[in-house]
Amino acid sequence: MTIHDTRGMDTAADAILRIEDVTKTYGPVRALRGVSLEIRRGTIHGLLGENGAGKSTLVGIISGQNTPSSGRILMDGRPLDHVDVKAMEEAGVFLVTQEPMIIDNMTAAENLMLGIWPTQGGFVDWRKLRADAARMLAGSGIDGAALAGRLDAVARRKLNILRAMFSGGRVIILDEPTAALTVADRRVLFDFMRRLKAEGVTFIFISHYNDEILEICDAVSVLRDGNLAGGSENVAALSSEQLTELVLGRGLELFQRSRRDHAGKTPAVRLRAVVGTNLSIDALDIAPGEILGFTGLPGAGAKELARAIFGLHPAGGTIWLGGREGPLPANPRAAFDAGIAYLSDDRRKDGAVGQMSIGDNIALSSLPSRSRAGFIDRKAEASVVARYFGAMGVKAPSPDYAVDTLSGGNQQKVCLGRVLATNPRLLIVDEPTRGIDVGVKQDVLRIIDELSDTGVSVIIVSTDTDELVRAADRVCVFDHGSIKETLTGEDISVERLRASVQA
Ligand SMILES: Nc1ncnc2c1ncn2[C@@H]1O[C@H](COP(=O)(O)OP(=O)(O)OP(=O)(O)O)[C@@H](O)[C@H]1O
Repeated sequence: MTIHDTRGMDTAADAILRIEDVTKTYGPVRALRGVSLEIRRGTIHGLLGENGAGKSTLVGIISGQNTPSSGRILMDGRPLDHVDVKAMEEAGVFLVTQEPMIIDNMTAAENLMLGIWPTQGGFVDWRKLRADAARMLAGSGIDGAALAGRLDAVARRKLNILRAMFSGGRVIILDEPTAALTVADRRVLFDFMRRLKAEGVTFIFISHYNDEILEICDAVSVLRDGNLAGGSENVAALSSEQLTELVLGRGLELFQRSRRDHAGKTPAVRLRAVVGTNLSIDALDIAPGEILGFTGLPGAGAKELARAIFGLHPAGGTIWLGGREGPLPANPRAAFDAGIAYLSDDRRKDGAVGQMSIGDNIALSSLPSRSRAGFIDRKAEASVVARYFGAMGVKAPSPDYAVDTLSGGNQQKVCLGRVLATNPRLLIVDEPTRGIDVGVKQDVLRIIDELSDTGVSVIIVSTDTDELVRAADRVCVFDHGSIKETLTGEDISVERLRASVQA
């Protein structure tokens, strides 16, 4: 494989979109450095790179949300003299973000027509519009009359793609569109993309998962430190290892925990009679130093139990932890005081505080434990910050930088560092490596592994089966609020887990 593999590429003429020598600087940060690439018409083009490599910045520019510091964009061979969201949408380029912009109390068909409603006075052929909307929804499996609030995650994502197309989209940008989708939903979304591709739609697809890239992309471009580091027009010829090497510029040793058998040990955590909304668990023990995986379909109980233990999901029942037995924590404060730390999968809601520095964010949650005697131990704080800033490989010039200047994946690393810095007895992490690149994912799994060696019990809530196989000693598969199967040892495999979750 060559770094710029152009096999299968016809001529520059079939490029629907061309980016020429695009640079973007934020003060001293050079997010993009003279990037040039072409997207061929009717292909699915993967955009890859480590956290902070410049992917979001680039798609921000392509979709008109960010202005480039220099460089130009060409659509159908013609340079665009003005690049903002309106101009790019008129040219047919739409960014579909992770949060679906859908109005719940309107029907699917009405949502489809949202951007097209006249804001003032203009004439619109509503009948034709409605008929077009119905036709477009016909092959999608979405009922146009259904309230959008009733649609599941994959239908909402499809609806957003359709809406972009309905508004004239020819190049649709999807930024990590499979986040929070089940394996089955992912398949449905990919089939849908293939169908639209056959109709001539072009996709730009951002993902950190090699299996997704290899399955769905025709071509890839790789960014590294704001430079175009390489790419291929023939993804089918690549292996997962080659893809990783292209992204990281080096080979990668994938982490694998040497699983421990904790049977017969005195538990560090005992849960009894946990009953709440969609939740009913008779008994669950966790050993000191054990890494326990929770998985299942959405709503099956994995996330609910984790949140109940941290006082975020109302439930009755008892917990025995640190030699004390009591009711499940009523709120996160009580959970924290009992020595429980929790990383939410909803970074936007429970995540980092954007305007504060990286260092202050890391120190935030552990502040109470370092200020108990009435003063804040600044030296301890500085060492905690330095440790986790370094260990997590946060990509920023220093911990003094504001969190909202970081890329999404780097914000996630800060959140994780903050939780780890609290020195918990029981650590609960929900989708700890979502949005994190393949290299850092190994580091995160390694850090959790090392933490467990100090006796901390860990619960990993995850839909990423690969992550569970690499990190967990035991995996509980949830169904209808209960644990339907518990896997240990060699039984923890991607195939077994997928089969058990879907069964
Ligand atoms: N508003 C901003 N101010 C300062 N720096 C910024 C700003 N936005 C982005 N950056 C920097 O630009 C670089 C590229 O970030 P970008 O979000 O494009 O990365 P990414 O490849 O999308 O990463 P991820 O996989 O983590 O989402 C990073 O170093 C980031 O810190």
